[in-house]
Amino acid sequence: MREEDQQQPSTPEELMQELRFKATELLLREELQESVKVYTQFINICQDKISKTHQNQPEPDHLNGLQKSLCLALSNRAEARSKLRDFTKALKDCDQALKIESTHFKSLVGKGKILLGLNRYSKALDCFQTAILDPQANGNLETLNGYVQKCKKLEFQSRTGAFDLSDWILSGFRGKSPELAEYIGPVQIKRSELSGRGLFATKNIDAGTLLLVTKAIATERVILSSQDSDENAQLVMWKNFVDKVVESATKCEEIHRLISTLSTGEDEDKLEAPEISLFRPEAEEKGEANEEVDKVRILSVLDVNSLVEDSVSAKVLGRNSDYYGVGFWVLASFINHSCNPNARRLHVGDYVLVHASRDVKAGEEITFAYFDVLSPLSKRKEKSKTWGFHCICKRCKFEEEICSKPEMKEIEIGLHRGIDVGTAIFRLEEGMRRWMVRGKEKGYLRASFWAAYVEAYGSEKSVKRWGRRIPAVDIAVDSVAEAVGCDERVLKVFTQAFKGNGASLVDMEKALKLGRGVHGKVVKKQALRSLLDSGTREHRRY
Ligand SMILES: C[S@@+](CC[C@H](N)C(=O)[O-])C[C@H]1O[C@@H](n2cnc3c(N)ncnc32)[C@H](O)[C@@H]1O
Repeated sequence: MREEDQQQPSTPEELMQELRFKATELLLREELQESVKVYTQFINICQDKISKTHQNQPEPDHLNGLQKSLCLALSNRAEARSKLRDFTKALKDCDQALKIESTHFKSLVGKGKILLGLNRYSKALDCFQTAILDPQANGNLETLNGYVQKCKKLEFQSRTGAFDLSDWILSGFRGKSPELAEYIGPVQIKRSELSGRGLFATKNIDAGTLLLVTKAIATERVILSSQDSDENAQLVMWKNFVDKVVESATKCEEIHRLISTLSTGEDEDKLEAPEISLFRPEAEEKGEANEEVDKVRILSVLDVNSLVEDSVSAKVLGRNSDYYGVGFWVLASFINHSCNPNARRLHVGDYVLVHASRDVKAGEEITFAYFDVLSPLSKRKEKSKTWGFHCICKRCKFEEEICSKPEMKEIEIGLHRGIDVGTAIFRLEEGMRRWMVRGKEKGYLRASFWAAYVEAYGSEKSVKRWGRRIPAVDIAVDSVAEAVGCDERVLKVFTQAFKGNGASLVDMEKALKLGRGVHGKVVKKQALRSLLDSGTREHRRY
């Protein structure tokens, strides 16, 4: 049939009927953008008619019918917008629909799902609990109860930080990664001596304590295959990643506002330290933010703040080992780097969990490693340069002075040329005695040459040859873990050694403490024991 042959609607009622029919069909066919457009036409006409009906003599039945149609259209447009991930507008539609009919079933369930996706658990719970009272809930009781339980669980996690990933980890990450709540632990944002703002502990905490759990604004992952395609694949990945972040900021005022608090790397010391409450999932929205999204600024923000998932200071749980991933987590972006970090991060799906990797005092800055800190100063300097900053942490300041000594240079060059690792360690330990290096500073230097310690402790020949002239494993491990936090490689040296010698209760407790520093308290004691056991079985050599 030609277009001109199609019958045009003759009355406004017919036009509305046709628009409603078309919009619903488009929604069912998942042609979402078009569906939103047609619903918008319908909604505008409907609102216009309602206001005219109000002005003229209102006929209650007619007005009621219009209100009902408007309510349903708003609810359906919310569904389309929510599928398009345009959550701010979808929420507004639900609210408008609920203003017309405060217990409208579809709008309540739709709003609940959107709020749940935005991690606003108690508000989502209110919606599902009201919806469950509606007669329409009868056919969907199981699903609705499922939502209610989920909201309750996530609200509890988000309030208490009581996360338990033991079963999932022990099952070898079988199935989908667990759903997590966002959580903010005992931390606040303040000015940092390192640069700009940083995250700080508000009380004394012990190794493994969870500090925050936050969901990514966007993540992007690729499977890398051959060398040639890697660069290309990474470029495509980066472009997709940037597009996702820009889209999120464009669609969600709240995300846009949060991103605007982050550093672009310029004039960091002039930036304000925002209240941590701004980042709580249940934070009140602060009205309209009509500023245009500045893509160039977002690019700079991502340059400074996005995190690579496979960095050594991170542990990605349950992933395919071939992929390479990048992500952007707003609250974690306030965490500065330090070469003597006290925190680590775990990646679970789109969430990042940050926990203390050693005991931390109230007021201490929370830092994690942006790059490998079990490496010498020269290597770390190269790495921080590629990150675009000069690291001014305590450890770097200390090592800058001590590493200028000729003896230190000789040790580094010697190791590079392949001298015996035991000799290098012996010289380093002797040097530390002569230079009166004490406490944490010993740990800093041992961490710088950790690869040599690992090799020495891993070779029976070396252990026999050097005996007491190099420190015992537990002394080296303790000092490194205390200085730069625990790390899988440090833990492995310890568990291998104590397994070999038969574990005492003290060794076992120490291994568990180190394990909590590596994996965080999200893995419970029994599960941690199994992890430590399987770790020692898997790796006979370091
Ligand atoms: C992810 S942001 C960290 C938060 C940032 N300080 C702020 O105020 O928003 C990363 C930026 O912080 C600065 N930074 C982080 N760790 C540093 C360190 N150890 N020494 C010097 N600058 C550091 C660098 O400018 C880096 O580009």
